[in-house]
Amino acid sequence: MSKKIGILTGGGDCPGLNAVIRGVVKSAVIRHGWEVIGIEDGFDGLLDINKCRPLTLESVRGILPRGGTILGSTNRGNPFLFPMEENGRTVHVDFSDRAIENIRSLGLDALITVGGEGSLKIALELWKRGVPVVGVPKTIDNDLRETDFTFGFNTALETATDALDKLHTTAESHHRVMIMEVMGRYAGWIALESGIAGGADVILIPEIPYDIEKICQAIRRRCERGSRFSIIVAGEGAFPIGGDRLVAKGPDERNAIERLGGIGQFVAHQVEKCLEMDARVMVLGHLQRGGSPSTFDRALGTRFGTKAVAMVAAGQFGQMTCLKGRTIGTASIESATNALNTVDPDGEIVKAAEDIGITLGR
Ligand SMILES: Nc1ncnc2c1ncn2[C@@H]1O[C@H](COP(=O)(O)OP(=O)(O)OP(=O)(O)O)[C@@H](O)[C@H]1O
Ligand SMILES: O=P(O)(O)OC[C@H]1O[C@](O)(CO)[C@@H](O)[C@@H]1O
Ligand SMILES: [Mg+2]
Repeated sequence: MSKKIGILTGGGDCPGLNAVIRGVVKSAVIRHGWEVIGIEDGFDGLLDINKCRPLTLESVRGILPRGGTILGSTNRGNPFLFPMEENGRTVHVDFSDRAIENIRSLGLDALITVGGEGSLKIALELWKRGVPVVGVPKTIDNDLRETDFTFGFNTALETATDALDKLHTTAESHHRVMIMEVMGRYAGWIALESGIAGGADVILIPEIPYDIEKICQAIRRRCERGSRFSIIVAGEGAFPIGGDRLVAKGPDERNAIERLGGIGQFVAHQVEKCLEMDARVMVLGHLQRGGSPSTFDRALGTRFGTKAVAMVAAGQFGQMTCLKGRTIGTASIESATNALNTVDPDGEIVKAAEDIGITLGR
């Protein structure tokens, strides 16, 4: 039976989103002869029927190597808590009925939601209200459960590792401590894995509060051995023992969640205070969300896209695609999003880092 499926991309963008969209459209059209409707700007597009357009084979031609998402995204839109201006202030209104009405009036048989834990939680709420939802786990943070990897993470790692290689030469020339601040609000995956791959000397992650003394000792030991420079990678959510995450901008009416930032500068200041060395900071920022997806993310995104379509065909709703080992499978959205996938401070990857002398500040 012919079907019409909707697809939206929600949350922060990442490389590989277009690979998923292309995978969905190509398999829906080629394998099943179905129609696909692209919904613009995440869940916001569900509130405005003019933001929904057919996606054809022509629409997805050439998008595989492109970063970002041809559908647009937002990490603010939530139809259950939609921000509206009322008498000069922002109020949050539940527009989920309108979203569900639009899904029905578009004649959608399923809604594929590509997003991180925030977007997938919204998808889950819609599913509980009767919308046939299939999820695809996306995020550079790799903080979703029930999948070994989210797509986007691998490309972010490549970018961060490349940046570390470049920082090494200037750190060495100037005998400096170079600190690179990377993303990952509550999970230190990017810091940990790029730090290992890029030869960092110190890695700071939100899961392990750090002791500045331990960091300074490690840098001193390196100097004594003749390495008069050090490289520190700090996840944006890292914080000292007894301290708190550094907030660049607190929550406001437009952003429910605070913007993190500043840990790099904070550590630089602490290091300069306890060592006779110059420290410099590089905030990698949104560079790690951009660029062409890696081979891994192109393949994973494509496989997730085709699996999502297969799940629609099989009626597996309230579920998302996942990668376990080398195999693509399905997992419950509820269990993937009810807690974050964070780094195990006693796990194998942290141990590998410490075994080769990397300091995690403990
Ligand atoms: N626990 C939650 N329950 C319901 N909605 C949430 C929750 N957390 C976030 N949201 C909403 O989901 C939307 C997207 O969330 P968020 O910005 O975290 O993106 P995401 O999909 O998780 O992707 P990423 O974190 O990788 O950017 C935002 O509108 C946010 O308000
Ligand atoms: O693009 P924004 O709104 O600054 O969001 C940044 C956040 O989004 C992410 O890139 C993805 O969740 C986080 O790592 C980061 O904290
Ligand atoms: Mg999120």
